[in-house]
Amino acid sequence: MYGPLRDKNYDVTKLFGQLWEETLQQRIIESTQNQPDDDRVATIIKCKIDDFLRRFPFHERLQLQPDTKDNAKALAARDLGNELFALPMEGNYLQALRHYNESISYSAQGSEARALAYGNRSAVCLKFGLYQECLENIRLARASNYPARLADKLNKREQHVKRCIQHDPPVFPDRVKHTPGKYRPRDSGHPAPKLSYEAHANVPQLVKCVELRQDSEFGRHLVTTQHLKAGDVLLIEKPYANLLIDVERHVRCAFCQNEDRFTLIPCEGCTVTMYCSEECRDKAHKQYHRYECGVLRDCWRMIGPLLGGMAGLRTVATAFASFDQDLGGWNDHLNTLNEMNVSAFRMDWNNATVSDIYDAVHVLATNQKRRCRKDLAELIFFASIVHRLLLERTDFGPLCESNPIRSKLLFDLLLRHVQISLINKKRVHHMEAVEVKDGEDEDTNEKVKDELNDYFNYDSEEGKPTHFEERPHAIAVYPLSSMLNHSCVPNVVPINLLDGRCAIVAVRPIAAGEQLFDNYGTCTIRHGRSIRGIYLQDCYLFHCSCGACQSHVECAYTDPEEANLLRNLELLPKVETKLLMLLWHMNQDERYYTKHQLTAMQHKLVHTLRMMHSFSPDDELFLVVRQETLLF
Ligand SMILES: C[S@@+](CC[C@H](N)C(=O)[O-])C[C@H]1O[C@@H](n2cnc3c(N)ncnc32)[C@H](O)[C@@H]1O
Repeated sequence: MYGPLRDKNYDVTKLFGQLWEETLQQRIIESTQNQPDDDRVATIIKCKIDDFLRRFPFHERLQLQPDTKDNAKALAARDLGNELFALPMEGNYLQALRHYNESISYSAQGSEARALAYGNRSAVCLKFGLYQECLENIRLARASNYPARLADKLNKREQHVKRCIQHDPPVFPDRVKHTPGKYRPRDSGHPAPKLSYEAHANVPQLVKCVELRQDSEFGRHLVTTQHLKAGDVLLIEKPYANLLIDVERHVRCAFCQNEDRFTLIPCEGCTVTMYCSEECRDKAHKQYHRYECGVLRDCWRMIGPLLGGMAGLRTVATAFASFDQDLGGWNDHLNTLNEMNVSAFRMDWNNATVSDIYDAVHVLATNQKRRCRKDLAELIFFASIVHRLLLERTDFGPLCESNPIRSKLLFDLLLRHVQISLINKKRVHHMEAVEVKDGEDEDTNEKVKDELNDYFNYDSEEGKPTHFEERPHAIAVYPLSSMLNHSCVPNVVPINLLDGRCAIVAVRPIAAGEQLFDNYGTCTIRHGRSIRGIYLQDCYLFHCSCGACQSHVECAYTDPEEANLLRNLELLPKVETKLLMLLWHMNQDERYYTKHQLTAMQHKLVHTLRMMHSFSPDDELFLVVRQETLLF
């Protein structure tokens, strides 16, 4: 129940696939076949889909319905939580907690259902020795109309917790300063990375030696004008739009994305969004959520493989809020915008207005002209449905009612940003302790997997190996790093910082004049050449000509000298020392990095950087919690 909101029975791309075969293909191909103008093609497809949707019962077929609070569903979720809570098996309290959070999300404001779920959550907190969190849940339960018939139980729990606080040493001493229910900036325990070289005068997020270039093979891309070393920090920027993924909705704050599962509070409008604090809830509401709240659940439900496009909805909502809801003014602005002249690299970020920053996102690549008729029609079908839902359920409705220009603008922006988000989005990662089970991750070559596990073991205090892996929790769109092209053997990597920014770091030495390459999720370690080619063509619409794709040699992964060094690194207790050793080794003058090969060193470097900057010691709590250090 609390897993992905995505529902394969109501996947919009599946429905589109059926309709394409039954009727849409013929209508669309016929009416666009002699049309050379790509913009006209999109307009014709849109007209055909509008005609079709006027009669087609898409609400019923996709089971679309307004997202409303429902105390019956809240109680059902709570019952499931209670069943798990009662089972004396490891891990069940955390599972129960997710159901209680689901219950809180479904419950109406001030309802007994909500009060009961908070009460149950206080019991989970007690199991883990989280006394302050327990008291916060008791407070929330009382504030939400906790029934008098059960008040005694809650009072006793409160007295018990207060006694524990007075007499027992805190179970998590580092959390004593943390006030549950309040936003707290997270600290990685390491100094935040800084740019390694002088910054651009007008773009203080970027080093001066990285320049934007453009050519017919690569489109816009980034090149360094000076030699770079592994570990150099080249760019640190904030995302324009940053969307928590559905499976994290009961674990993290939807605004600051902090892990705060024991004290999340719900959005009062929808059933899929929770926050760490009222502060984050208010900010999210003001900055975008009020324009997406009514449609978010349905969008997640039907999104299927278009998931990357969800950040497009967030971009439109964010931009609309920043233009003070003035669709007319926004339209005038875009009509006078010369897209060829806009560039995040040329503008003055020191004095940038919200409109300037939006413009830098507006001109990111859509690849619309490269899409085949079917793919374009699929995106127009999806954007048309979201457009209709926004008009039916949000403030966009009254604004666009009887104003076709505004309504068209909203649709055009949705289509544009869904496409931008599909090809420019980056996953936002955190590091998490995981159990590596046999048979997991089957697309990773077995030998490589064993090697990865060997290198990436971090010894926990008890001497048991703990594997930390990167896990995605959000998708984000960035104005500057969106200019990075892909290589299956990348030379830079994004490192997500706990404050929401992303740092772009060199992961091997890069010669002056070379292009900087990121990786779009398919590298030589995970996939063979043909799979990579299909994925990049399907999702990003280009043919990759990197060293690995041009070479027919199957990539060897490590050389024995590196393997030895990596094993020795594991003996070093401090992550900073590991980093220094790695960089010293990788930046030795004579070291040669082939263009078709990733090395274990590079992986280790990425992992080390992410352990330093994408991992919060606060999350150590969950290591302990997962190992079920239960007090009662
Ligand atoms: C995030 S954008 C990168 C910036 C883009 N080149 C531009 O002009 O805006 C992703 C798109 O760039 C193009 N691209 C990325 N890597 C490429 C590569 N190695 N070779 C050719 N085109 C590439 C593809 O069209 C891809 O969908």
